[in-house]
Amino acid sequence: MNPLTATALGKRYGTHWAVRDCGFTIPEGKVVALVGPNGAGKSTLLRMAAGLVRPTTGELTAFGTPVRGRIHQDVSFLAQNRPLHRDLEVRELVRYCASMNDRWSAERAHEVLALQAGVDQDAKVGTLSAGGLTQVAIALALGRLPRLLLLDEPLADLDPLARDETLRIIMAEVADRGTTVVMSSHLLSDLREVCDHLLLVDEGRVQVSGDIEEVLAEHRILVGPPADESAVEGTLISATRTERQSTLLLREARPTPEGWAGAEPDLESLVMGYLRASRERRSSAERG
Ligand SMILES: Nc1ncnc2c1ncn2[C@@H]1O[C@H](COP(=O)(O)OP(=O)(O)OP(=O)(O)O)[C@@H](O)[C@H]1O
Repeated sequence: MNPLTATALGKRYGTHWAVRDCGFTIPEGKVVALVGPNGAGKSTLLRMAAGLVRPTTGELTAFGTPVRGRIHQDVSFLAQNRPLHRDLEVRELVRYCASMNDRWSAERAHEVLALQAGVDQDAKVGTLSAGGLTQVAIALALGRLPRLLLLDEPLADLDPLARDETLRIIMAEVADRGTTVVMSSHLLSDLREVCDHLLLVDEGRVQVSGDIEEVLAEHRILVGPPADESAVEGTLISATRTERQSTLLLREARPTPEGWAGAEPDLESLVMGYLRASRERRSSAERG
């Protein structure tokens, strides 16, 4: 059973579609990088998957069950604003979560907290730094013993050491428990370390969805002479052109034409290419 499937999914706020006509499937055991420019619809997608926001159109299913206004029992969600009880101590908060939910494991939450060097369990939640809040929220999310973990920008507030700890915790969670993870982030090099599946969204639509290795293999970066692109075949995603050379990101590129150098992109250059294309589309729409 797939942990998450979206069909013709859309969310409109007023006249603005935050997510539109989205279809994708997240296979079990994958670690998914959810990427896209600011305002692309990543948080809205995750919030719909967690049952916090109701879709305007279409449907999401978690483990085959439609998500309708409440989170599936096997799903855990780390919200971007980390909403936690600020007047409790960390230790009390873990006890409180365990008392509210039969399946919740205080032991697992403490295990994760112990792996995070910076977290003082006697501190009041309200006194924690943004990074500390994230670390506690991750421990609580894992205390729920999820089969699907949805993380909205889990790395954004963390210093490099805490980021490394968190990535290790996520990798161990996947290796030891087979948990499926969907994490949004702008930190592409960190995502590359842990993710094996890509969901790239832009203006509310899915642009690319699939196994990262397969997606990269479908694309080519070509570098060549600026004036002559006539020999280049494939779907052009984006281009940067200088007086000296053109650098093109192509999908389904044919063999590299003479005079050009071709290579498979890495995740960073692939995503950057799509983001650049998105920005260009937006500015040409604004210019009319
Ligand atoms: N509650 C809301 N009311 C009105 N508009 C909203 C609301 N939530 C999101 N939006 C709009 O929907 C669009 C998608 O927002 P969303 O937060 O999902 O994007 P995002 O990809 O997570 O962005 P970021 O990377 O900046 O966090 C944006 O244009 C945003 O302004």
